Amino acid sequence: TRHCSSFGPSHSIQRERQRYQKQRRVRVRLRRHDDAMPFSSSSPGASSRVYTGGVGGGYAVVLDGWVQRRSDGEWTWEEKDDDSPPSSVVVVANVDDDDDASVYLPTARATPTLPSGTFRPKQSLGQNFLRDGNTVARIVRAFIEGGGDCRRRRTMRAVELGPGAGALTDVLVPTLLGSGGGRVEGEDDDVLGAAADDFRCIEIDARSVELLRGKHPNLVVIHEDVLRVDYRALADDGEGVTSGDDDDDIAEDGMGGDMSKVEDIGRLSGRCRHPTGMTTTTIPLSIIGNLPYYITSQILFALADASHSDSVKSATVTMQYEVGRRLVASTSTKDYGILSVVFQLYCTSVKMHFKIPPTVFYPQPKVDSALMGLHFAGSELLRRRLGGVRPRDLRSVVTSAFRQRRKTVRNGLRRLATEVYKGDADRVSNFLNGAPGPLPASVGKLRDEEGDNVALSQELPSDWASKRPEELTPGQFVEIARMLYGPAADDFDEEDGDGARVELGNKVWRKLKHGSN
Ligand SMILES: C[S@@+](CC[C@H](N)C(=O)[O-])C[C@H]1O[C@@H](n2cnc3c(N)ncnc32)[C@H](O)[C@@H]1O
Repeated sequence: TRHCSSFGPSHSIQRERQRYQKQRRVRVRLRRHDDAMPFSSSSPGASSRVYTGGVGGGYAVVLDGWVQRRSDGEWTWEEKDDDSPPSSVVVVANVDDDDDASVYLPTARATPTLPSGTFRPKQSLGQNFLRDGNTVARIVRAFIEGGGDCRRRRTMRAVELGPGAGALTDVLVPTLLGSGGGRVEGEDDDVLGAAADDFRCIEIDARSVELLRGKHPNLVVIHEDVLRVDYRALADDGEGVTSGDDDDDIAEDGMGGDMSKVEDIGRLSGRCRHPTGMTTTTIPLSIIGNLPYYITSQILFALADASHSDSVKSATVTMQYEVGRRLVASTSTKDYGILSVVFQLYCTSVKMHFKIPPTVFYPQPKVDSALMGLHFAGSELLRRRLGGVRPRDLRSVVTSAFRQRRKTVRNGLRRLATEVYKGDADRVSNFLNGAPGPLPASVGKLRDEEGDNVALSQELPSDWASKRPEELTPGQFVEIARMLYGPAADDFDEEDGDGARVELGNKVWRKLKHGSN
């Protein structure tokens, strides 16, 4: 037991005690799990003791925190190195100054509240709710470990896509926003740290929105189609709603009619504003979600586009197992396709955390699922990998090649080349039979000096056009696009060859339709 030293000298115990006393306090019975996996990605070997316990069907979350002794009512700061679990704990999951991420480890085993008593799941909205607390805990843990970067929560902005009845949200709220569920106006942004707008949810189903706003009054729940969300605006602390030029992308069900949508967007602008009116800066988003599977790839492509403006840095999301396999597929496998090329090029890491069986959902889907972790490369590295090639040109090459994946690349690209060269047969033939040029300076540097995994396999073999598309690496597709289109003439900086000024575009990959990937 240690007394408040982690808060530094400027905070008196008294002041902190009052603050916690003002908050909603939850007493829980705790069970110690010696077998539980400590969270320690940044500090390997760090040990942590994990306790779990249920709170009225919800979750007991993190166990370091202020504990009121029964004997004299005195408050003490309990830390994980205390061998015996306290018999009751005030759950305070939100201790900002502690550098040990294990503080934020959610270990819930309780069953999430299902909407069965409240509303019927809609198949048309891909509503398969998580019903297993253990899976919820594993997902949130992977998010915090991999994408959340919770130790720097003041510079973290988490967004949950499709929160539904709140299986993940109910754990994320106390973990990210604190036991009070968010910021209290007028409080300093110091010890309790995270402001309420550090965690937002986007949900299309009005019934879920109402449920979640009721459960978590300080959480920003955006009633919107996830395919209309402007991630850049969210990262900039704006409203996060597109101007409506994407109407063909809007899911048809769930908005409850035009008027309610307009109303909700109106309300949203108020809700999204920072509670204190403070000016905020751009903070790349950490995305979490048990995705609606009918639009998984559109969501993923929209995230890739958002990484052009550095608006999204990571995504920890569930999806059909088959789609997850395509994201991580190696060349020359049947799963390798557009998704593999795009995300292996756009990310520094794409990982399948674990497979998820249908039984942990209600209702049960017909397919297996997987939790995937994506870390986006960001615009600077992406530009260097592209070395002057525009993403929209790459998209044309990749989609044309994979549209006819049994054909050779030469045959798959003939029509596109004819279009690009406006029917000039000589140029088409030169391209399709041409020898690849040298790698641009930016890619060569990435390969030789930095060992970048994309650049390492970017060089095209001389017989590239006789290959099948699944035999070519993401970097090799970039090189084919360069051969076909050349580097973007207007904005490619020949001098340093790093393509630093190439316009990456706003809506490039999200234009791909279902089934084309
Ligand atoms: C698979 S459920 C996940 C629910 C909840 N997170 C859970 O794990 O139990 C997908 C959620 O996404 C929501 N959803 C479906 N389509 C959406 C869209 N276009 N925009 C926003 N949310 C959507 C559904 O209403 C549903 O709540």
